[in-house]
Amino acid sequence: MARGPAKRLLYLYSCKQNYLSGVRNCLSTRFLHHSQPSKSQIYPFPFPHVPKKLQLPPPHFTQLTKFCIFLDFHGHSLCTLSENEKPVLKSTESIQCKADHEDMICNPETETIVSEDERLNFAKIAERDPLEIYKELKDTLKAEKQSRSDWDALNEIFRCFSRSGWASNQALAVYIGSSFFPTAAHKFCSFFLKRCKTDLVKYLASLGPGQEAEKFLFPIFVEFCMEEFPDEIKRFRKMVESADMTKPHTWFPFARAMKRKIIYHCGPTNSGKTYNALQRFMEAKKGVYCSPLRLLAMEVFDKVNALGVYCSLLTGQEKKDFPFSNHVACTVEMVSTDELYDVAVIDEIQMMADPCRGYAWTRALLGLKADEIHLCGDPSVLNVVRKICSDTGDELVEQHYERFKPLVVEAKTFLGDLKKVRSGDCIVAFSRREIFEVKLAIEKYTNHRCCVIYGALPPETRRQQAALFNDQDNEFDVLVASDAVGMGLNLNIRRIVFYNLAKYNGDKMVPVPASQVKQIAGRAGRRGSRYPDGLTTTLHLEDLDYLIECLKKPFDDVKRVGLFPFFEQVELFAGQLPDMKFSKLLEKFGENCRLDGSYFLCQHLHIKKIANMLERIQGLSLEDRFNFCFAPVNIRDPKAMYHLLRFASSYAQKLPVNIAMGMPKCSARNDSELLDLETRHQVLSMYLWLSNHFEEERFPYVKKAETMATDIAQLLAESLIKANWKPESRNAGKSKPQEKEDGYERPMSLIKLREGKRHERSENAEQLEKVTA
Ligand SMILES: Nc1ncnc2c1ncn2[C@@H]1O[C@H](COP(=O)(O)OP(=O)(O)OP(=O)(O)O)[C@@H](O)[C@H]1O
Ligand SMILES: [Mg+2]
Repeated sequence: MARGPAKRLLYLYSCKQNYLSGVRNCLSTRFLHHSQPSKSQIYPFPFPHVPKKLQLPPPHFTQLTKFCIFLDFHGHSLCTLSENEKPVLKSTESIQCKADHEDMICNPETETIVSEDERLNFAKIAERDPLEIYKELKDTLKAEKQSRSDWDALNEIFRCFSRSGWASNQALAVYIGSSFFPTAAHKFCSFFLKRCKTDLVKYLASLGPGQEAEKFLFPIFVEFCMEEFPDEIKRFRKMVESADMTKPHTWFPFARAMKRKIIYHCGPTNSGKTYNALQRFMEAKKGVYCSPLRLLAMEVFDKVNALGVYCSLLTGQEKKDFPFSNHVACTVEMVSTDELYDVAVIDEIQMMADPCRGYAWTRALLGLKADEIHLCGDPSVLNVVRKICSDTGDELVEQHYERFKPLVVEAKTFLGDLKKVRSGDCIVAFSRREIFEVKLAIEKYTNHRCCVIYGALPPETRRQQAALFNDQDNEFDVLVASDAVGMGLNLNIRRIVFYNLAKYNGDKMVPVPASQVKQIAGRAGRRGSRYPDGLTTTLHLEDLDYLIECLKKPFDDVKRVGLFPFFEQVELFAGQLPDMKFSKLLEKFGENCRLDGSYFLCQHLHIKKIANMLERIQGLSLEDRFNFCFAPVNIRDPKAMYHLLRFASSYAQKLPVNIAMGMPKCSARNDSELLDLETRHQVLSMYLWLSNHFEEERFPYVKKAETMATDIAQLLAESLIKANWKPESRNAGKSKPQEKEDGYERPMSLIKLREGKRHERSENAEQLEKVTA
């Protein structure tokens, strides 16, 4: 350990307080190690036990009730010493020790100051082989007597060591788990204290609590653990190895054995990425298209079949096998990594970075056995894809795209007035409640009729609404939608109007991320549509700046993409922790898995919540539990959760799983009936999903479920056409928009609140601002 000469020394007036020596050692060590300490090196000092308010700022003397510390913060030292000099107080007037404390103050002359000999000795100790120190400790029968202050310092050092995040983290590298680390550290402490020699103690005391002492102790600790806890280490090692996710490209040996060519169609929305990839897909002898949504898979399935290329459809819920087809359109989660393809398309590849679903895209990219893989997406994951391709050895070709026509921002906005809505507008709101409020207001105060698209609607209903909106020959000329329109759908939208630019993230309202704003705004003015020139604006003037900011913002450069273990990995991991409950097992896996810098473990809160609910069901295998956890269910909908529990119980009891749900007779007459239809459809969808993921014979009512689902989708479509009721408020606490006599007003812009500093825009700023999305 390099040491500078002790030109300046901290002089410390101390008392016999237990913690004082620790404090002193911290200070003196830092000071001794730097001949000319800079302010940042010595301030703030770590006074772990001294109340903050008593830690006076420099350059004052700090007088505490129990002891006095005299510090030199600015180079104007209280005691300036050259090497080997003894400390001499320059000024004593400032020492305001109260009489009642004087008896506790040591004579400075007797205080230990590190001598040159001692420092040389310390340097030797610092260089010693940890194994040798460990052996010496082991062979020592009794600790040597130490001074009170050194003893206290040592205790403090070990207290810090056993709580050290650094040490606990380092210990993982030698397979000492974080839950076992405190126990191991505690045992190491007793071992050390019972055997330590004075020179070692003095050296540690000179380092004081903190990382230096930890770095010195750690290798000795490792030697101790290797000998004392071989079984724990072995067990933990096996567990960690079974949760090793550091080389995901090695998981797919067959794909690695292939010479794959990856073509990255990289560009903004509406630039022809998917179109070009699909051309290659259709030309291929055998192809697969991986979609981010069921809806888009259905769209490609229809489009490709209409063009004369036989194509099947595979989603979690449906399998439509087209006879003699060599092409398949599927959702990305369903793609097979066993099948061989000539061409594969992975659409919306930037979803690799999605915190929950990202793993499905990563798996497809790593595992697909295709000679040619076309990735379509924005540039945010381009760098990660480059890195992955260099790991896999695949050839990467980049094709960059520009938007067909720039997106134009209308600077005048709606100025809060929904009556400004025009044919071909799509109003985007981020909650179901707002969607219905907007629809209600537009239909009440204008002659326009609205179609709606939001996530809770079945894909069939969303498609039906999209078709209704795209079709010229009806009165439905306005679309009100959630961010569910953001991906891939080709709609005849002239203008995207953001009702607001904040959404609920499950906890609080947050601004909509720029990437999502771009994606949604990009729905306006698609090539080949009735409105090839896209416009976008906001309802409120206050949101406009944020919209422009988002559209101008360059794409993020994503550093890490999602991963999730396969069942086989979880099973292997479970082997190390027998009898552990499944939800706990997942938690443990998350704690112990190792990832390299290009990956993160996808969030599994949703999975854990289902795992918890299913915990009390007996008779489910680990694999059953794992599969049930991926069932598509809205975990915030108690009715849907109840049905999932019921399905799992019947399955566990080896009974045929019943739908046990009635069919409504007519379309919804109010919002609660509409909500009920949505939930029923989701339950049926879940039944169909389960039937495709478990033995089919255990789910004998698939046909019935399909019929019911189609009928409910139809009822939902009918309900939406006549829906003119106020939405049910699921969140009583949320502020509601107020209606004015002559119109409709939305609540205050959240973006405005967030960006209070933004300057006011003049109302007559009517010039159009061109921004390329
Ligand atoms: N070369 C082309 N000839 C005819 N139509 C095209 C061509 N390229 C693209 N299009 C049409 O332009 C529209 C937008 O193209 P596409 O869906 O491929 O864009 P994208 O870049 O994938 O957009 P997004 O990011 O929104 O998915 C589609 O309707 C598509 O059919
Ligand atoms: Mg696309």
